[in-house]
Amino acid sequence: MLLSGSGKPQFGEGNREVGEAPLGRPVWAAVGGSLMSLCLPFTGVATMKFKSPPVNSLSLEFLTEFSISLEKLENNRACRGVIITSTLPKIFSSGLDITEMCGKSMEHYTEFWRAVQEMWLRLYGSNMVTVAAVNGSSPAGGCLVAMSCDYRIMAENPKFSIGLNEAQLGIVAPFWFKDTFVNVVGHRIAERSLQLGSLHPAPEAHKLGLVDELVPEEKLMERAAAVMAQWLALPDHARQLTKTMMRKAVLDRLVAHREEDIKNFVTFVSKESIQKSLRMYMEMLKKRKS
Ligand SMILES: CCCCCC/C=C\CC(=O)SCCNC(=O)CCNC(=O)[C@H](O)C(C)(C)COP(=O)(O)OP(=O)(O)OC[C@H]1O[C@@H](n2cnc3c(N)ncnc32)[C@H](O)[C@@H]1OP(=O)(O)O
Repeated sequence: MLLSGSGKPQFGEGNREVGEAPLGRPVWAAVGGSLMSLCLPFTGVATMKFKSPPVNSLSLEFLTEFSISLEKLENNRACRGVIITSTLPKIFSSGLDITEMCGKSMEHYTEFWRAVQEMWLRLYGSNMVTVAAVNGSSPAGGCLVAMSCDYRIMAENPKFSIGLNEAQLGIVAPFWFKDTFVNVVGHRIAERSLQLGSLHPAPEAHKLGLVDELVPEEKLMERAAAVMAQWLALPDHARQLTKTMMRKAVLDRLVAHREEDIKNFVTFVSKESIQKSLRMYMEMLKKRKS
């Protein structure tokens, strides 16, 4: 892990911290974390690229690096926005790392779930403008990451899908996944899509409002930068207060029930029936491959 939670920015050879140069002048900076790359040029818009092969699954290590990266950017006055995308072809993120939820101890499940919560609280509650450039499939936790951003642009490839498919795995999306979903697509679409565990191909996701626009894959980053410029044209304080007003109730709900939510997750995931469902799902993924 090359990022650290606090401390002075370093300006040296190799991996550098995102920070400000002496005299407060913003610098171009790159942080070469192992699971995502992060760069902040003079424009004040960072690009975060997931790079955790084979499928950018959200492991404990990934989630920790993600949260620390967000914290770094949030605390950097030079950074006003972040575009989140993936370096992997065809995959934005495969969602939570299922192996983190299989055959582990209660302590591990507790730590893992706290890290999932932390990532979401930071991303959904970010003061920065957050744009997801969804350049591949994005099931479950991957969909949560995209939905937690202010704006989603997806590559228009119908082979790429996005959605909260937890029900297909025999698990239940927690209330704050559901709340985030409802805030994006509305109650009726969320209700149907969640119960069916639907993964929506990009054109359908656009029709449902799960993603805001579709563009050809090669235009994705260019369009994300244009959208970012549009959002950043407004005064930060007005936009930030408005964002807080829109998201606060949902964020506060998790903050108020955080420990209870962890307890629920640990109890649920420790059940033999759930372990069996998760193992079968992993088997199915492997079989589908061969
Ligand atoms: C109160 C309880 C609450 C619980 C709430 C839990 C909330 C959220 C749950 C989740 O986020 S669960 C994760 C859901 N994700 C999925 O269902 C996606 C599953 N994966 C896929 O559909 C495909 O892998 C893909 C992402 C479309 C990519 O397809 P591709 O053909 O490119 O790659 P594969 O061959 O299928 O996979 C490569 C390799 O990665 C392993 N893998 C895939 N996804 C995951 C994952 N989410 N976690 C861990 N490992 C994953 C897959 O098994 C393959 O492994 P190997 O066979 O190469 O060992």
